[in-house]
Amino acid sequence: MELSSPAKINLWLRILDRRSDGFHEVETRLCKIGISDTVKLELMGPGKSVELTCNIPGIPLDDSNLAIKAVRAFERRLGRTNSWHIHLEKRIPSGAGLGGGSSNAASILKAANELTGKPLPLSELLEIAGDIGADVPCFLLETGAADGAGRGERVTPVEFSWKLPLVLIKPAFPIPTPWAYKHWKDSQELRGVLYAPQHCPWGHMVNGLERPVFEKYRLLAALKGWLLEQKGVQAALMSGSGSTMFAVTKTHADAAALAEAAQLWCGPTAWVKATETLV
Ligand SMILES: C[C@@](CO)(OP(=O)(O)O)[C@H](O)COP(=O)(O)OP(=O)(O)OC[C@H]1O[C@@H](n2ccc(N)nc2=O)[C@H](O)[C@@H]1O
Ligand SMILES: Nc1ncnc2c1ncn2[C@@H]1O[C@H](COP(=O)(O)OP(=O)(O)O)[C@@H](O)[C@H]1O
Repeated sequence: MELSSPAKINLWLRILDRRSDGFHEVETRLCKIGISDTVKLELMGPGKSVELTCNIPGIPLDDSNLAIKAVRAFERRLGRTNSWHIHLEKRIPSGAGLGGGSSNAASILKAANELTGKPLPLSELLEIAGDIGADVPCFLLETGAADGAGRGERVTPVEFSWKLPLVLIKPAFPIPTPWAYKHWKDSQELRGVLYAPQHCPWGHMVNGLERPVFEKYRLLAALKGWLLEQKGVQAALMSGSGSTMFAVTKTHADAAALAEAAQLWCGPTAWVKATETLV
């Protein structure tokens, strides 16, 4: 069974507090976007082996891969095992704040449930997903957008009818999510950088993780300033814990032109794409 596994951006990510369990209480809107991996899951018969292949190097192929974690968690809940083969065709960059691994995990939960005759209802899949990672449950929902509360794992589907033209820019370096949250509380705002909410017709765009991330990765703060000055840009923000910055443009033509200019600004090692939010 083959599934498309889309990336997400966070249109907003408000961090409310640090909790005693080390996680942070958040309010976020996640929007699926038109960049995706392809996830293939095959049921190989009885047994308990999980074999994983991937089209690119650098993605872990052991039990730390979120796709394998998803199969194992699904089988633990079911109380029986099988042998599986997973193939990941990756196009979403890693350590990008685009939720690639989380989306793969959700695709595997859906596919494993289908291939075994749908033993688990959505409510149980959502529980398993939340235990794998805060970003996983939103990818189980059919809607293009979802609001996340708690760690981000308590999701509500959102009918979001804005097909927003976007440009995504990920410099060559990744940012580990735990690092960004760990430095949130003690971080400082840089002078001359816009952190305040950008008021748009679809909501107030803001990201509390820009503060710690921009302090260390000044290039991203400069990139945000540059994006906000470009023609047709309505708003610019970091997605999740970075390192992807995105701009919402007025038209798709603006997005195509901005993507070209951004590639020149960032250099050839940056990953740059024009796309849109999925509805
Ligand atoms: C920042 C966000 C925004 O959507 O996305 P990414 O940038 O990772 O894509 C999410 O909050 C990330 O979700 P996810 O990547 O699933 O994180 P998890 O695996 O649950 O947690 C990884 C680590 O991040 C920290 N963490 C995560 C979520 C949260 N609400 N508070 C935290 O402090 C914890 O240190 C945790 O151990
Ligand atoms: N299926 C997967 N795809 C990509 N990365 C994965 C996967 N499983 C585990 N990882 C690990 O998780 C880290 C974060 O990856 P990813 O979920 O793509 O980024 P982010 O959390 O920034 O959105 C990567 O550095 C990688 O080592």
